[in-house]
Amino acid sequence: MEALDYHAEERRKAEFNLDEMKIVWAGSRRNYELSDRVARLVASDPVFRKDNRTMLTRKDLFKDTLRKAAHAWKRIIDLRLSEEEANMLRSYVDQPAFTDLHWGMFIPAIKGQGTSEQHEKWLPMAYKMQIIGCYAQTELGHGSNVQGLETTATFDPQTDEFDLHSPTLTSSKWWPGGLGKVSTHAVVYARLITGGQDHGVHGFIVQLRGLDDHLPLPGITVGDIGMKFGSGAYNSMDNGLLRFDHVRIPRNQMLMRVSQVTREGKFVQSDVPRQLVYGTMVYVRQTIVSDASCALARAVCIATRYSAVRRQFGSQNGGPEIQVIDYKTQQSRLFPLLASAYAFRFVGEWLKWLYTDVTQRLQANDFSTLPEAHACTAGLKSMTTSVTADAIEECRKLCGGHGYLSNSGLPELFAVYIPTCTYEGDNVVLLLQVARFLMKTVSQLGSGKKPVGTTAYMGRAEHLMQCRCEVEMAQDWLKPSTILEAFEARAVRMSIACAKSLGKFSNPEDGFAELSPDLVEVAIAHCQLIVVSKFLEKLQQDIPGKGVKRQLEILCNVYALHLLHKHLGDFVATGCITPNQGALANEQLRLLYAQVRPNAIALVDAFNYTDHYLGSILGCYDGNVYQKLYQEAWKDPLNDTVVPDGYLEYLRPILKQHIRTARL
Ligand SMILES: CCCCCCCC/C=C\CCCCCCCCCC(=O)SCCNC(=O)CCNC(=O)[C@H](O)C(C)(C)COP(=O)(O)OP(=O)(O)OC[C@H]1O[C@@H](n2cnc3c(N)ncnc32)[C@H](O)[C@@H]1OP(=O)(O)O
Ligand SMILES: Cc1cc2nc3c(=O)[nH]c(=O)nc-3n(C[C@H](O)[C@H](O)[C@H](O)COP(=O)(O)OP(=O)(O)OC[C@H]3O[C@@H](n4cnc5c(N)ncnc54)[C@H](O)[C@@H]3O)c2cc1C
Repeated sequence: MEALDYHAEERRKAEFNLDEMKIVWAGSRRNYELSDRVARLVASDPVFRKDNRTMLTRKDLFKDTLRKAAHAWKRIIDLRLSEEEANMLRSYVDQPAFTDLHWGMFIPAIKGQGTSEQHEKWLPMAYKMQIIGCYAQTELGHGSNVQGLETTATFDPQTDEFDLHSPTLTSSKWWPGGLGKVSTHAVVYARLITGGQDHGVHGFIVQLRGLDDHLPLPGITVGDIGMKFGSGAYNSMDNGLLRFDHVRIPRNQMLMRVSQVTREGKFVQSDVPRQLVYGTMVYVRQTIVSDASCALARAVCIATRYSAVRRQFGSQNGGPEIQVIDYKTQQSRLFPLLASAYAFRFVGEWLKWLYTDVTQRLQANDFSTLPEAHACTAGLKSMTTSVTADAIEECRKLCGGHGYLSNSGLPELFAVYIPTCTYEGDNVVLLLQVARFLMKTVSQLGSGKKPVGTTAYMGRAEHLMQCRCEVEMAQDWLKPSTILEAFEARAVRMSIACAKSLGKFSNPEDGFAELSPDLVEVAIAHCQLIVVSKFLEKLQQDIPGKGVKRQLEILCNVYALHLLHKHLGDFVATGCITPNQGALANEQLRLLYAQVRPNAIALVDAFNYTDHYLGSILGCYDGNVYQKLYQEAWKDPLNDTVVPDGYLEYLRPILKQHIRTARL
């Protein structure tokens, strides 16, 4: 007998070819097939079960994480999975683990900052997981201010070694994932000192634990920093603390691509910019942008499917009540998030290209695009994670009371996701980096140096400062060039206004500090322009499949116009559009929501998430929400007994006392 599909009618309404949309979402047919195969592999494996995760104690959760990581590694070896497939497998296992840092930061740090000899020595062991590493940068006293780190690595020419030391309490390493209980090694960031001179922060490969007994090596204090936000969630990760008491490592364990220390203790700075020490962060920020689209898509998939099942009010003549997805307020909250998921997917694809391009250039000693790559990764990491974190919470509210149940999947997704706004660079700190880059670009406008890449639009500042939006009717807002020009004009006008205000300060740094809230807004406007423009560029491509391109055009317009509506103050205050044109944009937005509506379920089906990965009763594919919620309630350990533990000690005496009091 065929299983019931509560969304069948919704799926029939779709006006586009779902299979082709799945390929667009995955990036290519090959990606789609790989990802689909790996997702099913994980979903069908009982070791990767995760429905009881939030019930586990921290210790049990951690052991479960070790078990899953070991099993994942076995599957990767047995099935001879490629690196790409292995990464997919770990992400579908969907439980933060030390392996994220080993593969995501330790290995990239050695690859990016190590010499070829260091690659030869360390990478084979790391690839085989004969050593497990983490990324130990942040300290108790400093995270954002990397130049403020206090751990020292003092070169001793007598022994040809570095002496690693934690001179103060605040110099204790604090937060690195995988450090607390697992890592045998770390890339440690410390101040390099030679001949009494401080050369700033550099990376060092340091062994922390014995490879036979897993005990900390002499001079090393290491442990977990404790429980974090939420149940389950990021508590599967052993974020750690680490102190060094004059720990000795050989000289060749300093990562020496950027600078070297010779046998005699001479510090040599190569032609490579010192910012390359920050290269791993650029890499990870780029991956975080793609991950944002996955997390956002996941929350939106849950909220959309549930909104189509849930009915409230409006029954006529005893007929069914209205599906909550048909309420305009629900649509105006949900559909922009759906559009944002697609927008972030495409900007993530583009950012991956940008990162690959900058990496190839760096290999050829061309460092010219590094500042732009830094600004783009920092800004887009900040913008996409902030939006996604807020969106997950919005999706929880869109699911009403049931969204608050753990088995909706949304509370844990929120808890596991929100630290992305902080790790890999606090989002405000990163936006200020973008603002610095923009102010520098504006200051060079008169110099004849032509802005390129994502700031190329500033080269047309003269036109953008005085252009007038030509929208007269709501449908005029559907013209890509009209949307693009409005976003460009807003970004350039906000940048130039801020630059002018900065010019009024005698000390530019004082001005920057004073105007930093405005500068953050400027950076956001610039990042939103990047996302809008990359979505529009995507639509220039040949996109096959009945109705697929049309749906993407609708989503792109929803994305752009909802931003315009949300930031109307900026657009009107800078004179880019009139209040009436703002009202027309809103009118058009409502029409677009009506076009999204029949396609909403198919648009989230295109994410191709398995029920295992979604981990949500409200978002399950078949929409059989009520029956599953009811069954699941009985599985809660509180329902193991009819009368709860503690009744005799605590409840009964109160109840009896009440009876006695009543009798008095
Ligand atoms: C339901 C369950 C679901 C489960 C789901 C599970 C899924 C899990 C899957 C995966 C998990 C993800 C795995 C990843 C986990 C990541 C863990 C996080 C790791 C970390 O957090 S590591 C630590 C990161 N730390 C930071 O990011 C620190 C932030 N600070 C900085 O980056 C810098 O210090 C700074 C940017 C703030 C700069 O400070 P400043 O002092 O001004 O800088 P200077 O050193 O003086 O340099 C200024 C100069 O350099 C330019 N610059 C700065 N950074 C860079 C760079 N990265 N690249 C290039 N250039 C850079 C800067 O613009 C200045 O240039 P200028 O002089 O103006 O031209
Ligand atoms: C779950 C998790 C995992 C992590 N994993 C790792 C890891 O594997 N390895 C590692 O090395 N680190 C790791 N970290 C640390 C992380 O990178 C830092 O916490 C992060 O970079 C933020 O730095 P901070 O904690 O010093 O924040 P702070 O800089 O102290 O931020 C506090 C507040 O001050 C504001 N602020 C700071 N500076 C400025 C400024 N210049 N202008 C305006 N406002 C400012 C911030 O916006 C924020 O509101 C992890 C953190 C978390 C939460």
